[in-house]
Amino acid sequence: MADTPRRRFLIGYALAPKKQQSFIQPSLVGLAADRGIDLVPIDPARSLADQGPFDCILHKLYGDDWKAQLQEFAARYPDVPVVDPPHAIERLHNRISMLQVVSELEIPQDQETFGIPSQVVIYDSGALSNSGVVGALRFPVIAKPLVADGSAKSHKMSLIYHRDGLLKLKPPLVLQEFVNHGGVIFKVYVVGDYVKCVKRKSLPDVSEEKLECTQGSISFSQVSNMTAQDRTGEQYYESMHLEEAEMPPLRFVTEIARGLRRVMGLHLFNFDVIRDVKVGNRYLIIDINYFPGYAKMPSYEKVLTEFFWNIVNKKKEEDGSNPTSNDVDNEGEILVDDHLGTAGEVENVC
Ligand SMILES: Nc1ncnc2c1ncn2[C@@H]1O[C@H](COP(=O)(O)OP(=O)(O)OP(=O)(O)O)[C@@H](O)[C@H]1O
Ligand SMILES: O=P(O)(O)O[C@H]1[C@H](O)[C@@H](O)[C@H](OP(=O)(O)O)[C@@H](OP(=O)(O)O)[C@H]1O
Ligand SMILES: [Mg+2]
Ligand SMILES: [Mg+2]
Repeated sequence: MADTPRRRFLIGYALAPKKQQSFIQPSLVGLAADRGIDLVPIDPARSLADQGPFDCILHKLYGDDWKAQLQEFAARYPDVPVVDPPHAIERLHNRISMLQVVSELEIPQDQETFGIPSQVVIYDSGALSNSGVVGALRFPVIAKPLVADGSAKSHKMSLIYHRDGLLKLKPPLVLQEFVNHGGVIFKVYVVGDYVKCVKRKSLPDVSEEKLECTQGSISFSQVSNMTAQDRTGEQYYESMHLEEAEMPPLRFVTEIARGLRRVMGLHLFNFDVIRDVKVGNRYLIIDINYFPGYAKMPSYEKVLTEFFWNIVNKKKEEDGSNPTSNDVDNEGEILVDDHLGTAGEVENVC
């Protein structure tokens, strides 16, 4: 007797051209197709509700028109998951509301503690010279645009050594205390239940001596995204031994990831964590990004395909309350998956 053909699923994606180029790799499309999932582009210029029918919508587009499209689609197809809902993503477009979620986490802080650096929001230039507003900050500080909407401008930052360096800044922005962290940042990628922590190079520490003798400020953009080529000739990066940096405990990172996921109602994001060199076991969350550059994550095709499969099959997601259903490897990743192994088993994907 001939086998019944396996049902195929259609996931429509709506991504900006650069994102589409980096994320929709033939290796991902091929692997998903092998599991019966076809990834197809959505034309945002046409009515979304008239395209498909889709089993899931995957998107990283903004704007009122697109939101209206998603609303109309959701009204017509209430059972089709939209990854992720615009209102949940929007919380990450403002660097204050983005980090407020950290204070909403209910995670016991025993051996390790976590939080965010001290920060103030500045809406107008007058506040930059107002001691009442900036007086409590310890320098150096990082000035970050308040808006984090994915534009090049929203990534432009400066490291300010002294109060007079604030005066040329253009609000609205967030002034955040720079925390010495040994020049290493941990990026924690979350894909549904899956959590992967990787190390990247960051800004070097600022010593008391350097602070004393440095004037003005330094501008930078997406430091942890710099390639080895960008850094050629820079003594600091050449002398850094990233591989020697100790990873944060994975249980801890995973608990934070799960907590953030629950509070934010998002499936796809990453967050940046630094370890305070003064305290050692204190971790600070400094940034949360929606739908980050997953193609930089090892075996991203496998992880994302598994995620898609779970979504279209409406698999009940792990709530993380049963620690025996998960396990951890030393590379900083957790995979809860009953397709790759038997229930409760763990498989490393790299
Ligand atoms: N409070 C801080 N203390 C020390 N270093 C920091 C702090 N905030 C940011 N940095 C450094 O500046 C970099 C950029 O900051 P942040 O991650 O907030 O910007 P971003 O443009 O949103 O980054 P991404 O490209 O991850 O979206 C960080 O990767 C880290 O190296
Ligand atoms: O430009 P916006 O929409 O903000 O998104 C960026 C994120 O902010 C970054 O965090 C991504 O880089 P990482 O995946 O290295 O964090 C970065 O990854 P990419 O440059 O590989 O796409 C972007 O996703
Ligand atoms: Mg960042
Ligand atoms: Mg960011």
